[in-house]
Amino acid sequence: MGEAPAFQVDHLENGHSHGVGVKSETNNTEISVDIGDRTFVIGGNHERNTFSIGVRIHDKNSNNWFSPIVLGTGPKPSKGYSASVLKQGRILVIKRGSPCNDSIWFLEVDSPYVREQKKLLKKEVVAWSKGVRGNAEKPIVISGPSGVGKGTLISMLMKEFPSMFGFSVSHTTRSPRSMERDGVHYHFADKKVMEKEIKDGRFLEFASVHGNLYGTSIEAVEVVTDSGKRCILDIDVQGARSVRASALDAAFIFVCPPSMKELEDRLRARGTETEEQIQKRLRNAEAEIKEGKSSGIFGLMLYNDNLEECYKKLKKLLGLDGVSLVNGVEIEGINLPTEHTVSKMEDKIIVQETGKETRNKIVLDLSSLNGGAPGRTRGILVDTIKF
Ligand SMILES: Nc1nc2c(ncn2[C@@H]2O[C@H](COP(=O)(O)OP(=O)(O)O)[C@@H](O)[C@H]2O)c(=O)[nH]1
Ligand SMILES: Nc1ncnc2c1ncn2[C@@H]1O[C@H](COP(=O)(O)OP(=O)(O)O)[C@@H](O)[C@H]1O
Repeated sequence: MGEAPAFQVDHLENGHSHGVGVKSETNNTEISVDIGDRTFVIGGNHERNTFSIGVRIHDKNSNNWFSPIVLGTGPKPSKGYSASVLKQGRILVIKRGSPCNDSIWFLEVDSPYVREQKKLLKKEVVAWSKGVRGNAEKPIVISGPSGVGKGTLISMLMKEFPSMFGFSVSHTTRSPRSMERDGVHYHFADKKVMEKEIKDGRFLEFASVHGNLYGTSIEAVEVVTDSGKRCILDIDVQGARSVRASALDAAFIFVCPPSMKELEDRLRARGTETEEQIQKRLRNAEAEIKEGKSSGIFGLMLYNDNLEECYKKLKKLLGLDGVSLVNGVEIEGINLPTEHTVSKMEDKIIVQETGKETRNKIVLDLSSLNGGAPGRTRGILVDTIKF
């Protein structure tokens, strides 16, 4: 691996950097980042906001210092920082010694959002966003043939992370199964009423599946998002296609069975359908699997052979691996070490612990970042390399 050390920053514990006179007191560490003819000094206290660290800019041409307008909620002061300049006018700022869910921040200095705000405010502007592992806030669309285990996987996720996920309760014209409750598993609807509501524009998507009408009402998704939870939609491939074309930015997961024989066995063992319904579901399954694999709708694929293994992979896809619950509080499994060096290799940031025997490396994969200031920057994938 051709690792290019890319330290573009200087720790200012000694109070100077490139001749720029910046004082830094103990426990009030600052870090400077050079971009073009400007130096951004990040850290210390914010002039007007004691809860967020400060940002100052030094213009090398005029030798002037100025304080920009800082938008968004920034990180609270920490023991120290590491930083690296990224593409799209962003600086990655790592808080040293903080848990992973609070350690990764982005300071946007020349992103489209910041440029727009500069024009509006006619002032120098920078903006913070907090880095979020995985695609934490996006709704999740799960599709796959009948009997593959979608419902089972979703139940496992909701049971383990009850405060994190909420299920989008669809409408359907099919009859309830003995264990199903109206308003919990589905809103069991009359066909004429549902068709009228679809006409009235109350549905995000709908489709005819196995001879019945199914649909996701806009309200079903809003109920979940309003409660601050991440929404899970269990819908068929046609529905996924409609969601993909809609304004809803979602993660799309397709679940495949290990074989058609196993799918048939699971459907029979579930014992919720008549023989005729099973046959219809199996006929539809072949086309669904083909479309799921080839349509380009689904960026994420899961094979549900061994249930526990598949569930683990699902959690990994959602950036939940290593998250364990202690008294209901989510604890991230990977903490960035207090003492570390940072290097950059294309879209990957490598954080290596220093001063210890252990040579663990943590890799932050930033290749699929999305979102940004003044909210959250999502899509960070975190992995560890032991050697
Ligand atoms: N398009 C769409 N499909 C849905 C919706 N709700 C459920 N489905 C899909 O309808 C199909 C049949 O669901 P269901 O009758 O619960 O049977 P099961 O998949 O065998 O458990 C599955 O593929 C579901 O993903 C919805 O709101 N919209
Ligand atoms: N990996 C697996 N191995 C064996 N049985 C499974 C597995 N995943 C799910 N099942 C079982 O298969 C049946 C169908 O699963 P279900 O979650 O209802 O599928 P879906 O919601 O995709 O229609 C259920 O009885 C479930 O317990």
